[in-house]
Amino acid sequence: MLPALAVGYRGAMRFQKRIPVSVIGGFLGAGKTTLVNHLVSTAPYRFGIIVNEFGETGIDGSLIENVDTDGIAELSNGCLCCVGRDDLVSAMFKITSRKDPPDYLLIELSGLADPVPVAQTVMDPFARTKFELDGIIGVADARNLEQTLRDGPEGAVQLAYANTIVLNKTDLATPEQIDQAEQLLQQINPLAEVRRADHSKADPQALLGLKAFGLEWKPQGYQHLHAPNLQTFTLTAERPLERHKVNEFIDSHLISRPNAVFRAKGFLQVRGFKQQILFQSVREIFSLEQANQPAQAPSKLVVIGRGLNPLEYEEAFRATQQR
Ligand SMILES: Nc1nc2c(ncn2[C@@H]2O[C@H](COP(=O)(O)OP(=O)(O)OP(=O)(O)O)[C@@H](O)[C@H]2O)c(=O)[nH]1
Repeated sequence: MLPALAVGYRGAMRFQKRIPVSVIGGFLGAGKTTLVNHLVSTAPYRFGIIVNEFGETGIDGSLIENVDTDGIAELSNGCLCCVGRDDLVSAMFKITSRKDPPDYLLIELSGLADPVPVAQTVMDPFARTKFELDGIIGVADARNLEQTLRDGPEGAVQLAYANTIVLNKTDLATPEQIDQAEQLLQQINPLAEVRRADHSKADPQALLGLKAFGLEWKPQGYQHLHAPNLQTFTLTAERPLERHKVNEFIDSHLISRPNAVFRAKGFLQVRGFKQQILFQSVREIFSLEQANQPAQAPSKLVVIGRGLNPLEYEEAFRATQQR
């Protein structure tokens, strides 16, 4: 039988180098998109990026810099670990069939997805004709890791099979939190190499091109777990938002509820600003910055959390609009 990496071509047979694929997982807001941007700007590859989001509104695709839109595929509305494995394989083939194809693929998972089924999809016999799983990279938030693990077992599964873990946001964590996070990672995944970082600035050579998984990799003791009871909804508003009311909304409905609102992100059209405002929050930490796109309606804000009343949020968000 022909080896999997040999392909026939006009009667002749040629050998094709398989495209390495790294799967990037980690809990909501840990710094996965930040890592993708860091790798794109520092590693010597032409990247194709597949972004998976839990919410129905894709935001992450527009946050990826320096890769043209043909090199990015967005698979929104569900976690790749549970749905859309065919979608993933088609996106992988499509993105690498373009005229100027990438030589490395990064798959950024939703902040709730389990990386293992995705890694197994990359290793299935069909995908293997063109791709090879290079590694699973976990991103962990040094400040919030303990709380994330306390909230449910899914956070641990996201890191348990990684070959390298970027222990991120060390700038927001105390030295004790960082040490404690390292100890927790050691318990969850003693085999992973842990790299401390802020803004996901880990050495690309420690993350990519490692060939960390053999062809016959089978995760031991693995059980697919998915974050239960988490909700996501998108808030929209057609008219420009009033700045002071948005500030009040952020305070009352997002950052003051860190154990209910895990993550929020979106583009806002705020009165007085010509550009869209990118809002991001991870529990009680948030940022507001002017994005490159001109302000346009509607404002969209994706909220992910637990035990929330979407109607209350819709009403409160609409009330931030200019009268
Ligand atoms: N202070 C600080 N902020 C960070 C760091 N890394 C990322 N951030 C910020 O944290 C927020 C979330 O970062 P992302 O890279 O979008 O996180 P993510 O894991 O892709 O998020 P999801 O896809 O929603 O799960 C953004 O506002 C980032 O700018 C860090 O090391 N320090």
